[in-house]
Amino acid sequence: MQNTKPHAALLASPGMGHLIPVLELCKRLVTYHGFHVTFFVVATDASTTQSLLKEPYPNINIITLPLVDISGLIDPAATVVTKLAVMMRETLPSLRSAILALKSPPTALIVDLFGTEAFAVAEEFNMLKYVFDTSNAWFFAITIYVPTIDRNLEDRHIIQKQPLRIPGCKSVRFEDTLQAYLDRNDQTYIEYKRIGIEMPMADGILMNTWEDLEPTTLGALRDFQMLGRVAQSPVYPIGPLARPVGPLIPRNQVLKWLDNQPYESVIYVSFGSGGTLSSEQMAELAWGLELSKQRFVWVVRPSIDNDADGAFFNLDDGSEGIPSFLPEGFLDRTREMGLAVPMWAPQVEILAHPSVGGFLSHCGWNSTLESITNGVPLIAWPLYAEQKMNATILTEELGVAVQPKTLASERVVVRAEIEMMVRKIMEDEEGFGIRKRVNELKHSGEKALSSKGGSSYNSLSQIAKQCELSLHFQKAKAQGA
Ligand SMILES: O=c1ccn([C@@H]2O[C@H](COP(=O)(O)OP(=O)(O)O[C@H]3O[C@H](CO)[C@@H](O)[C@H](O)[C@H]3O)[C@@H](O)[C@H]2O)c(=O)[nH]1
Repeated sequence: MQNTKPHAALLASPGMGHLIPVLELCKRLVTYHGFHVTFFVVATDASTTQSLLKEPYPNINIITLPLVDISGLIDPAATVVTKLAVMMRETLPSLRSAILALKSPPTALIVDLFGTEAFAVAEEFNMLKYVFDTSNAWFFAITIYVPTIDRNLEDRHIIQKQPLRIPGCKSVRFEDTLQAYLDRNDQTYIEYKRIGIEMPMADGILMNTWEDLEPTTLGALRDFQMLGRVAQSPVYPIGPLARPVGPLIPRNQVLKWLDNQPYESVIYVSFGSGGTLSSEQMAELAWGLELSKQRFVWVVRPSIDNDADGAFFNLDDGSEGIPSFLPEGFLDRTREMGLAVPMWAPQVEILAHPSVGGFLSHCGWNSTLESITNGVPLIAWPLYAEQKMNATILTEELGVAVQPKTLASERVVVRAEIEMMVRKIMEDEEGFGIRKRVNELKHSGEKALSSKGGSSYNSLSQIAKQCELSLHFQKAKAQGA
């Protein structure tokens, strides 16, 4: 059969924060740009990943690469970044074999930031190679810039704690900087700087942002007098790619509860796929929610300093399941006001529910986009990775979030401040302004994705054009040979 459609192979690193946006990109390539798509995922035993991949995705060929044992290659205390980097490196031989085994050779390989070493595989098979930054442009800017600066400049930022000036972009305060830079003796630092060097080697850099969200940073990345000399490759903002509401039949009990709550009256509290708090912080958060007298849905995880088995409570268990770090009687007193959900909740469906009016979030970029695309204002509670930078974008640039005076990662945020922030976004005059801005952004994101000339739609169309040209070129070469 003559292959007329371009064929893209996408590779996602483990973790819902990467898997979800790469899967959304697969869907858009198939639905709007006529691609044939193969989606490579690295096997994990995480139930969230398994249930995500169990859903039917028409015209996406999902191939699971075998789980690699990296236990002999890393320190048991290695960071998530190091683990992911090593895991993706060790996966390369099976990726190569899997590509070789495909009936039609892919035209392009698209990887997330942990997959840049797979560019060598793409080159071997004459494929175009792209990197998809599943976060924003400012995060990409610091990631590619730091490996190019000299030791003195780096010292000023990391040791003397001065802001890092990035040509043409907003400076990054030391307090907000990427965790990966903080310990030069850690493998994370080395892996992260390598990634920053490899990303610009792509034929194009896709980002989960859009022109109107980050015009200054995107401008700097295209300007050869500014950061363009480091980025080198064209940048393609293709977002906001956020998971849409799924069918969820039968309707989940959280959603049923939300059905009975007033419009925009509930604050949703969640810290992404892996975030947890200390037990002291967890107790303050519980008090803050209770004192605010606002309705809530809280996804509760074990605290980081309390790893006792069963440190979760289940609504069905009543008081039996109350973990020690929650204030005594909290569940009873808030029974009418809130739901505490153990471990995992259907986040997109919750954020899209009309009863939800606020989101206390760790500011992972997917959570951020899911909030914006549903018009929900945020309380920014960054924990790790690039989340402090995301929180700064949300509060200082976009004005769609409030955050504690001192970062939650620096000290315990006390109940009075939590109460005040929750009230602010849920019922106060300032909160109405924030809600208005987040709704404006929601519309701006919809416009960017529109197939009637939206900027993100056009960006992805350009990638499609490049792939089509490459396909024609390869065919012509094969026929001439
Ligand atoms: O109970 C839950 C918790 C999470 N999610 C989903 O899981 C994803 C989580 O992604 P994200 O909000 O980005 O958080 P992380 O999993 O922490 O994401 C990692 O990857 C992101 C994208 O690169 C980075 O921005 C983060 O800092 C990094 O920690 C989102 O789609 C959520 O909707 C649920 O559905 N239910």
